[in-house]
Amino acid sequence: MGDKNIGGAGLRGQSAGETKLCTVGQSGSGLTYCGYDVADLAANATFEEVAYLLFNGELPTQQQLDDYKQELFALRDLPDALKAVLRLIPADAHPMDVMRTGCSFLGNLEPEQDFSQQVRATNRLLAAFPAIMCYWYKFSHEGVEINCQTDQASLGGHFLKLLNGKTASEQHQRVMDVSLILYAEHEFNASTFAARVCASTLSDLFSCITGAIGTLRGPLHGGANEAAMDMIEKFSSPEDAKVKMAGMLERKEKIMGFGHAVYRTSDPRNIIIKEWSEKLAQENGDSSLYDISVACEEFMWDTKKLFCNADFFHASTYNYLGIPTKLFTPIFVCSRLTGWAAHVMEQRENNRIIRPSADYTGSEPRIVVPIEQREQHFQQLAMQG
Ligand SMILES: CC(=O)SCCNC(=O)CCNC(=O)[C@H](O)C(C)(C)COP(=O)(O)OP(=O)(O)OC[C@H]1O[C@@H](n2cnc3c(N)ncnc32)[C@H](O)[C@@H]1OP(=O)(O)O
Ligand SMILES: O=C([O-])CC(=O)C(=O)O
Repeated sequence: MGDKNIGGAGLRGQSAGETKLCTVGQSGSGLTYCGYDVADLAANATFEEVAYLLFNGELPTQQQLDDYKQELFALRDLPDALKAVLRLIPADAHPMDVMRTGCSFLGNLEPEQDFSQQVRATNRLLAAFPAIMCYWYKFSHEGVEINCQTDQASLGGHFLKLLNGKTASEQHQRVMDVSLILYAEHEFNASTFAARVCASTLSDLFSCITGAIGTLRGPLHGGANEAAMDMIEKFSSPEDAKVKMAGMLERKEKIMGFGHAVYRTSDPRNIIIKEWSEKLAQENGDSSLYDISVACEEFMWDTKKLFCNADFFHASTYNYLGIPTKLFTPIFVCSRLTGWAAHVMEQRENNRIIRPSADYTGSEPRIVVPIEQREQHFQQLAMQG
């Protein structure tokens, strides 16, 4: 691909505000949260430490982390009224719609009355999202009403136990943790920008997050991890993948999980999640999904110079963890909530309503023709060409 056309469509390359939270692609391909390289955080921190960092600007001490995890632990269960709503949502609903409704409904039950409650409201959503997803999934798909509390200390471990009914291995918990770290924050991506636009009107946190979930849902954004899985499971071998992808490119189809609006040659999250996918493939004893994914990566680079973004190897990774494909994008929500909420708080600190301008491309000024004369008027216009 050549250089990006900055400006114009999609506001690409234009600064739309300031942030202390994140840099994307500043030194070519890097990603930092509050000054820390994401690779450093993925290797040496947990998701709760990263959440704390995004909300407080500093990593926690051990005592601060213990207190924070304790606070989240106490906020995990769902109110009965929310469970009743989740039971009404059919099995064929899109799980992102479930997350959107769960978030919005919780905002009815426990509204953010004023901005002094923003931290509590954020922690409540962070703690409750895994249960919102798994309670609905288990009830609608298996007829099982799960207990929304577990004994797991981490949110990643809590999610895996809610889903599988048993404590996940240390390796699986660590993969979940790393995945949540990688997805946590990404500057002015579409869903975060949607949250900030909503926040700029001085709306409440639940509205900001509900809008962000709807924005993340699309296949050009968070929905790409699910779409990538749907694609790679149709390939029977690395060779088959290359043949079928060539066909897709010929038909001008987008290949989900590839390309990026900001990065030019690689997404720094890919190498990290790819390594975990490989480890899980070895553990699994069947590496075919990983091998197919690697073939896709090679093919796209060789033919289009397009690289895997954060979503592509998340597909095989989550599959190896035994997570149903339809829950892939909701997991992204559980993580990105941290970035969204941190941006909402930052927007509120120095707010001005976000209201850009548009270049007008419509009609010249004209007058309203009375309705009884309009048919004739339109015919005359058509005759004039
Ligand atoms: C966590 C995340 O949200 S990461 C993004 C997840 N989304 C996806 O994986 C969806 C697939 N990818 C895409 O659709 C795009 O790459 C986006 C939406 C991520 C970025 O969009 P843009 O910034 O407009 O892409 P960009 O300007 O780099 O596109 C350049 C060219 O490459 C093509 N291209 C980009 N990505 C792809 C792709 N995945 N498959 C096929 N072609 C692609 C574009 O169609 C464009 O071609 P054109 O000039 O002939 O129209
Ligand atoms: O920044 C973007 O445009 C999309 C992305 O990778 C993310 O939100 O993680």
